[in-house]
Amino acid sequence: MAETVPDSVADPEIRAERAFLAHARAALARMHEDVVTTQSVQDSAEDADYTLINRILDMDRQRRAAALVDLPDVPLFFGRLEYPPGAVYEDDPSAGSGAGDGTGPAAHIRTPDADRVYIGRRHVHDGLGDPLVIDWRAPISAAFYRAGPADPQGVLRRRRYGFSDTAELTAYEDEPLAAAHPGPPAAAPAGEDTLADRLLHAEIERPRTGPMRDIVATIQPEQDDLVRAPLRPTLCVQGAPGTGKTAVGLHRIAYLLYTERDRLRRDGGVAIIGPNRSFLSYIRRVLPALGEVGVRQTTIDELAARVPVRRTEDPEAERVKGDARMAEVIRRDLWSLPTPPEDTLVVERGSRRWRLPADELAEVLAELRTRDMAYGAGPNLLLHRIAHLLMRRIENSGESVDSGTLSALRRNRTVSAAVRAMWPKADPVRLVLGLLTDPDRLARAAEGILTPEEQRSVLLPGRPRGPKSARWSLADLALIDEAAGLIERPDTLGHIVVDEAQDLSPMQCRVVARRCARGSLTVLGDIAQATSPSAVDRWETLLAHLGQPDARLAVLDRGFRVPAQIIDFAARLLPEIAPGLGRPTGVRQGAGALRVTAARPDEKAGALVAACRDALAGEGSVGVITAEADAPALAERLRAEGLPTALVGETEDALEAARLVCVPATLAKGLEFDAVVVDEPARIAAAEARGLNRLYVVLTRAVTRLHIVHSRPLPAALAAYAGETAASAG
Ligand SMILES: Nc1ncnc2c1ncn2[C@@H]1O[C@H](COP(=O)(O)OP(=O)(O)OP(=O)(O)O)[C@@H](O)[C@H]1O
Repeated sequence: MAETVPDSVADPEIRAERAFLAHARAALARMHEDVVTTQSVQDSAEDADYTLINRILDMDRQRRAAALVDLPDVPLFFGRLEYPPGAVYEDDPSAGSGAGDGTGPAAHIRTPDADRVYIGRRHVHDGLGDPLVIDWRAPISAAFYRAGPADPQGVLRRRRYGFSDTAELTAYEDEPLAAAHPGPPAAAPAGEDTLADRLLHAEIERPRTGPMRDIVATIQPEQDDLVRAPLRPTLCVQGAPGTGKTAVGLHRIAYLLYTERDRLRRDGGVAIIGPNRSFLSYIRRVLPALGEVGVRQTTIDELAARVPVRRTEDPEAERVKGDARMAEVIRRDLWSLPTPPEDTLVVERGSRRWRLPADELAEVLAELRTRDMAYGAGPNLLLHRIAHLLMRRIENSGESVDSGTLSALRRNRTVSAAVRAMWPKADPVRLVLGLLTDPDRLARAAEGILTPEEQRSVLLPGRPRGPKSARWSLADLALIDEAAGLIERPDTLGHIVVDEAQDLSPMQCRVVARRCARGSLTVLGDIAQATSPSAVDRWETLLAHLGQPDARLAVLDRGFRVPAQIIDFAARLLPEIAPGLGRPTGVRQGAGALRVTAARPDEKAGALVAACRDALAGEGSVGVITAEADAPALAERLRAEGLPTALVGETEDALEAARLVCVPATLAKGLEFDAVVVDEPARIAAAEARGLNRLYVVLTRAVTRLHIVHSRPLPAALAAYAGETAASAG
């Protein structure tokens, strides 16, 4: 039966576990010391090769040293599995670092009753190389997350540990899994949580003070299945708010780097793409806490940034510019540049002239155009082909040629000029500028693809004279990236995790796809949270644009972040915003988590300030979320009321700058706060075409309490609920 031990040093079992934890910490410190003090190949070598080798070794050493830093407030292990004796360790138990006397760490993990495997954030071994703590990503650790009485996976017993805030081991609970330990299966008595549940709930409810934390001690079986899914095929996770998609994506990166590090490094590394900088700042500490420091964290806009963004796109233009048809318009425009010559090419060499007729040159050009190659590779190939044809002419005429003839012809100015005229150089920014400022040119490229209205909608405002004076939008970046990708293939990555992927336009999907030519993707998102005008409404469509039609599609629907009462409230919007999606469930109840305050218009500001004060009286972070246009004024108002308030989007570290954070609804995606105050849902819903989707995002950011303050009527689906609640309360 499940057994919980209170926090007590009198308990010999806790004393033994604490002693083992101390051994493991000492061993980790030694491992760190060993890495730091390792000599480079040859310190004083001046030889460039040695310098390079030393530099590479140094970088690797720094990475390994960073991965071995002991974080004082993070427990070194969080669980233990017991297997039958001899199932894990083959050697004689007395031969380990217990020095044969049956004491010490080795004796603790190889007992006469069981082989014990401690599971932690990283691998720790003793001075003899015997493992003390096994990395949570190792194959043997999977059973910690997945084994159960119905499928013990060879495990006799699972132990979970409770720790204090200062990472002191204070409790444990054993869960018998296989028959070797007599007793009924480890189900908690009805209505009672197991330690596993309590640890999970405590972990989720631990007040937030800064960026997101890892969840490695409490990954749930359905999440573990996704974390440990193989690199291929591409994995796509549809998950309701707070089901752990972001957490899964980050832990999956750490897992893939553990299992496929060399391959991923060879293929260009790993990147995670998030919706904006505030979000990246929020998740930035998770991977380093898991020992992974070399992962690129970026946004689509940064990936595609070739010009500064100076304009917000009109929604209709954003929709058209995000549409995959734009790829064909750009392709046509680019490939309209190569032009067959009108005249014979005449090249002088010494006293003689050599001719290539226009039709022969046109044939060469036509043949090259049929090849699957980047546009930018064309001039060189064309130059080579023309030089070759000329050389054959010279040869056939009986003149002697040698190895220098071909290179001389390739350098010949007349030949180069002909190549430039036939295959003009293309610059992605100038190409898109030309296309979006010249209606006739656009009409030629878009004929039969975009309607005349659509063509008008995508033209750039004003009359920019050059790339620098143009006022580019985010949607333009994807067009420029498309052109750039046609001209020269970009560097690719081994694996890309895309979070909040539901918001990608088809053209933005292509930005990702062309950087993942040989690699694979992890695609995370929630169709119900799609707010961009050019978002698609089915994963199958999005995956096709990402070039991953065969991806595995998985669903997460157990909400960990948001109490059930709040999820049920927000889910009332689902039939309207995502009719095909199932309703999520909340794993935590949290009665009284939801409050709705209807205020008179002249009293609303005061009610909002009061709601914020009230929320601040509790522990942890408080987010007050409002329509984007209202955010700066609200932050000012709160500051004027004496409440230190940070404004998300104003500075990158806003989430850590104050306990009370004012969040424009447009930047709330992916974030969470212990308590959330929502200002005027109707204004958030009315601010954009997919305003109800935005509201759904906003309503699902709270971990413990959600307080809605409004003076305008709530959107219909929510008004009914608020009315019911008021009626039942009355
Ligand atoms: N297994 C778990 N153990 C502990 N905490 C968890 C677990 N799974 C999720 N959480 C917590 O729940 C919260 C929500 O997780 P996360 O942000 O990954 O969800 P999400 O699906 O990406 O949400 P959204 O769609 O709203 O962005 C986070 O605080 C996360 O740490």
